[in-house]
Amino acid sequence: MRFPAFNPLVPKIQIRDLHKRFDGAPLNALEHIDLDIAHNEFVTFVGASGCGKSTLLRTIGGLETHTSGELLVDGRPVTGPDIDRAMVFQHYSLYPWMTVMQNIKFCRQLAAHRKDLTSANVEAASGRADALLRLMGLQASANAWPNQLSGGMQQRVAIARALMGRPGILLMDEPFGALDAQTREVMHDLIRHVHRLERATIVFVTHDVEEAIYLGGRVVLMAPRPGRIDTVYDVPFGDQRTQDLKHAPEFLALKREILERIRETSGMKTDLEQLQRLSGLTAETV
Ligand SMILES: Nc1ncnc2c1ncn2[C@@H]1O[C@H](COP(=O)(O)OP(=O)(O)OP(=O)(O)O)[C@@H](O)[C@H]1O
Repeated sequence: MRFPAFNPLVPKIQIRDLHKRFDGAPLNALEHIDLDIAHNEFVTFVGASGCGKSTLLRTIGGLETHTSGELLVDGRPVTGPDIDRAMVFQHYSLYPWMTVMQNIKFCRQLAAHRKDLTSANVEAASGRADALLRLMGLQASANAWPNQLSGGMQQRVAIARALMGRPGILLMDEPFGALDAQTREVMHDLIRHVHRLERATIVFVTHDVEEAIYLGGRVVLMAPRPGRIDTVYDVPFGDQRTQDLKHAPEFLALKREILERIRETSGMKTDLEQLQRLSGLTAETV
């Protein structure tokens, strides 16, 4: 079958009425998921624990199959993992026996072997690896071992490794979840810079609403039991964002709105109200 070449009018990712039920589960992990994600979009996913964020990301990555519905990337059905869809997880999963540079080049070398390794593509891969090292500010650590690096640096290596094959889609599952607050801020600006430079479509799962708004052009809020899309928020803060934005009244208002909705969809609000009733407190007194 022949597939169309790149067409900016066709969304990069198309999800139509997608359902996923794990074997033996009483409820769908994903139900009626409908979403288009454009080329070069940065979309973030938030929602209460268990609402299916990771399952959806893994399904887009081809690591999970769906039960029904349609999932297309570049107009083609997803049937498994592909080098065009790179994943970055919370745990850096670097190879401890390889240096930083070897880690970054490793997957590219595997791919090159599949396509008859030539000196030209080895050279191109080396140039790309050097450029990514610079982009990630890791030049001084090229020959370091992963255990000699901080968590933030290890995650930068993992991102560089994911970018090595020039993926059209970068799928990120709470990639900064294990980092301290200051390192996360640095990573936020770094990943936005990477997005502008590499022009990949980024799908990013997080628990952190502030992170979701700061990074995303859209924030998709999912709800649990069954896992579904509740609300899609357009983030109206343009492309040039600095950390100060996180303190702007409009930013804080959107954050409050999303947090409130997460509480409502997760049942946490009802739990809180019950707790207040039991303890004789009202919303006004706490
Ligand atoms: N391999 C699996 N087998 C069976 N059920 C699973 C499996 N993976 C996930 N689930 C279930 O699917 C639902 C969605 O899980 P998922 O991990 O995608 O949610 P999540 O929103 O990413 O949660 P969290 O924010 O806690 O990581 C949950 O009810 C979970 O228990």
